[in-house]
Amino acid sequence: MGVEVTVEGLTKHFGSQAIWRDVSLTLPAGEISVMLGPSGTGKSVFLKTLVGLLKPDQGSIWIQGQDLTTLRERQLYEVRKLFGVLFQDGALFGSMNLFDNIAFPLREHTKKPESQVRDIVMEKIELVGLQGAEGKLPGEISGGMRKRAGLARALVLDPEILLIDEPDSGLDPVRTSYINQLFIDLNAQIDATFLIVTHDINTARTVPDNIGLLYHKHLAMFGPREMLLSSEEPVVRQFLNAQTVGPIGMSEEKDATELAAESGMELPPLPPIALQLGTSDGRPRQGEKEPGAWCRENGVTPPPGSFASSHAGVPGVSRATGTAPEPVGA
Ligand SMILES: Nc1ncnc2c1ncn2[C@@H]1O[C@H](COP(=O)(O)OP(=O)(O)OP(=O)(O)O)[C@@H](O)[C@H]1O
Repeated sequence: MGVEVTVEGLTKHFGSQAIWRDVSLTLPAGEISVMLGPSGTGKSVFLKTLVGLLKPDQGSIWIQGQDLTTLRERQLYEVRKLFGVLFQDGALFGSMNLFDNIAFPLREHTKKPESQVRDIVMEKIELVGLQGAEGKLPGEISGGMRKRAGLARALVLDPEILLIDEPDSGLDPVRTSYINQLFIDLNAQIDATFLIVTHDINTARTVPDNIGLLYHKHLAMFGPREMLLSSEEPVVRQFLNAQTVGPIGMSEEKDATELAAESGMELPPLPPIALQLGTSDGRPRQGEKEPGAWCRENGVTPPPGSFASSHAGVPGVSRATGTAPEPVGA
């Protein structure tokens, strides 16, 4: 379950402003991928392009043998049914209660009888932990609950691909951890392909199977979580470790003088790679890999202390794994 999405040579401009050029990547079926990047690098534009809301200037988006960028509106409408999208603010209708908000796509896009709509809506409400809140208006609940309601709505048509734009925006760290856990549990349950756009480094370090980084109008890197977390590539290293030393400046790329001033500066060592967040009931996920597997298969020595159980308390450490694997590279 879940479908693969392959992007080839995707380029997008708004007028003369280039957003990104030549983006190529594959979102593996059923896996969770995260897209990172400084503000304004076009992460939201990327999500909207994937779902066909924006047209790229060049390139292809392959899903189930069809290139989305060449489809007519009618065919695109059909392919769009594969997607569920959770927009940044939940995009709920303020005058509708949560039940009606969540039921909206079912009533719009299907001819299901109300009894069936009710069953599906209540099932999704339970899935996101909002039982009892279905009669409330969006303005009467917290930001975290609104995100959950938006997620339930994104799920009612049983998507194969779930696109999630900054789920942590406006949430405190504890609520962010809860919603991250929900994504992991949900991924295990529905096996859809997830793409999450986030600024939250802890989310990026502990939730996904794959990480991508958009920077300076291109895709700097995309690959398995362990590949990016062990990478010495300056942009990737700077971004994933939230450092000021590196090529990324306050508003754009640093210039030659700024970079020269940093030459010889010693960077702190790469932090250990934490265990990936596990499901809360211990059930395995389709995209789950053994901790350290990518590093071993690729002859990469992970930072000392990686995948160690002594990182209990580090957000994202699996609660379900029970016994942690032997630390690698310690
Ligand atoms: N419909 C549009 N028309 C013209 N320009 C747009 C449009 N949508 C986005 N842009 C521009 O594209 C650029 C990228 O915007 P986008 O919202 O995708 O960035 P982002 O990486 O998601 O940023 P943030 O992390 O701050 O949310 C911005 O300069 C934005 O102004």
